[in-house]
Amino acid sequence: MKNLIIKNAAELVTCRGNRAKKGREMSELHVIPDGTVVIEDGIITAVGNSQEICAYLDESNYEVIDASGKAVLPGFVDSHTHLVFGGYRAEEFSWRLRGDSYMEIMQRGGGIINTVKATRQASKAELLASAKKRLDSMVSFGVTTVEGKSGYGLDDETEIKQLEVMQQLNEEHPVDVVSTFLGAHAVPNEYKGREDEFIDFLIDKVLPVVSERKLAEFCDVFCEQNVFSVEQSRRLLRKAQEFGLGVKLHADEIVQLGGAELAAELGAVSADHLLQASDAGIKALAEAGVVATLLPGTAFSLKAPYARGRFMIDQGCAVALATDMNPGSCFTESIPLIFALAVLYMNLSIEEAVTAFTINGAAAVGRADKIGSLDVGKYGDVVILEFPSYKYIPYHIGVSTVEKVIKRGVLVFDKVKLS
Ligand SMILES: O=C(O)CC1=NCN=C1
Ligand SMILES: [Zn+2]
Repeated sequence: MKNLIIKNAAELVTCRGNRAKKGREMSELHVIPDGTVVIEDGIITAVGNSQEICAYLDESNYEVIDASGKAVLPGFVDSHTHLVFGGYRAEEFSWRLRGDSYMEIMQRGGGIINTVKATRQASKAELLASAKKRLDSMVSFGVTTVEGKSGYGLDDETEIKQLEVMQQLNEEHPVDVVSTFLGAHAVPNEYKGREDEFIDFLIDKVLPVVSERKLAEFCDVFCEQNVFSVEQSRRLLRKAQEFGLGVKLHADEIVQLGGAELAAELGAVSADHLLQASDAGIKALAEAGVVATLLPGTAFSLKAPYARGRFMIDQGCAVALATDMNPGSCFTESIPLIFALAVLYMNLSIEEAVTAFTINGAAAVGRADKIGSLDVGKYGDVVILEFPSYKYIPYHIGVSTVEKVIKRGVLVFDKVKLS
């Protein structure tokens, strides 16, 4: 089904635009009442009022979905996930419930290193199968593009294995996966106390292969106290830029290290987490046009303070939202949960949260020209809700309001058919 008409939408939420929206622009969704979107060969060819569009179209050449009484939006972009991993850390979750902190668990050899052990042991087939199941779940929440990170290998073989699995997902699963190299996710046991040498290893041995084989579009780093310093992060990311990769940072998640300032200095595509970001860092992100990708699910799961989303938008930042889906600090792919947390605890408006999960999420993966809005020329990535307004997404707390998902003009999820 490549030629498709989705017509009579109660609200056609276009999120019109081909770049990140910042500050006040984030509230502008450009909603068309009684709207229709036309998709041909997977690309949007018309968007507008139903009467005007359907007057000239011969519907017999198309599949037709009547979206009467339903809201229609661009497919959601989950721009920060740790999609490919082996093993789980449910035990650690119960340790955190009794009071152990995320960093305490990490420092005693658990955390990311725990997942590294399981991922190094897992076969590519096992990693592929588990990641496909997670992508299927993400689609049911309306996600049509996912950013996935490596970072559970911390050696050349397994980092490459994770990135190869994401390449294979792109070939075998309808969701588009944008790959990020996160070799600097933690210091592996074999380099304990020798962090600078580990950064050297990544620069000399892994980055060249990732770049040569085009295994990733971005390079990311866990810029955090007791993980990688601002200077170590700068050294790695500058080298990644020389290799032609875009850069992202896990910045100011646990302590205010200055990751936001570094992201602005480097012209990163996004700075992520920002729970502890300083006023100066936030202002620097706004001025540099770096997308502030907020992950309230992680704050919720770690019982940590939420990032200052309202302040960031008022300072002129472009804010994106994402799940941070990973086996340790935030094991969820629930878009509605993140939506609800953003509007209830970070004081975003519902309109700003929609922008943050569409066009700004697209900008955070460098694809605001292809996805993230219902504009002519963009991919036909569309979400149809069961309800007449986008306002139901956070209102129906934690429950998916998604009825149908279309990826490049193809129906890839249908709650009605499943019932
Ligand atoms: O704990 C994990 O596996 C993911 C994570 N990286 C940095 N913060 C959370
Ligand atoms: Zn993360």
